[in-house]
Amino acid sequence: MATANKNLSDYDKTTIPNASKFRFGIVVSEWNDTITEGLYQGAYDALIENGALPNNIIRWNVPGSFELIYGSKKMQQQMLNAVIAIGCVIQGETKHFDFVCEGVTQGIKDLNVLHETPVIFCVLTDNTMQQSIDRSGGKHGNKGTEAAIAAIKMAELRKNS
Ligand SMILES: Nc1c(NC[C@H](O)[C@H](O)[C@H](O)CO)[nH]c(=O)[nH]c1=O
Ligand SMILES: CC(=O)[C@@H](O)COP(=O)(O)O
Repeated sequence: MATANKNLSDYDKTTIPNASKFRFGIVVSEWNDTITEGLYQGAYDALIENGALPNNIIRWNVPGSFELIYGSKKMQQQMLNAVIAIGCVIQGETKHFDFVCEGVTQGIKDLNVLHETPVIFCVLTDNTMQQSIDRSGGKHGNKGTEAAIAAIKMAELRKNS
């Protein structure tokens, strides 16, 4: 259980570039919104903590994680330095979980191949709601924090490449 051995919110602030010069987009799925709101808050707080300006963070909502693909694609037109795609997919009774998870994973991967603005994968794919609670500000930290740090690092890499 990799996450169990590493708190998702832990990072060395001295190693993070200053984010004041970057513009960020955050696309948030409305499915399991009690979880995705926690992920969003973790991401937003981490961006601000590392120098991002509130006016340089734009948020769009989409119905579900599968729509993160389209929302993140449209964000490519917003002159951003990085995009964070936030969702929470929880196993139900059927195989739908498998198809949503695979679809959003491949779709976001494709956006990173086809476009210039990096899209960070902040999608929980959990067996239970408790696992999602634990990873959105609970005992394992907040994957939104982890995603924000990744977004800052990738924005810096893109600037320097
Ligand atoms: N079951 C979950 C979904 N399902 C909805 C899909 O993401 C999509 O919105 C629908 O198939 C219409 O295209 N979405 C989640 O984000 N989380 C779930 O647990
Ligand atoms: C991930 C899903 O779409 C899933 O939560 C839907 O639940 P079910 O498989 O019981 O229809």
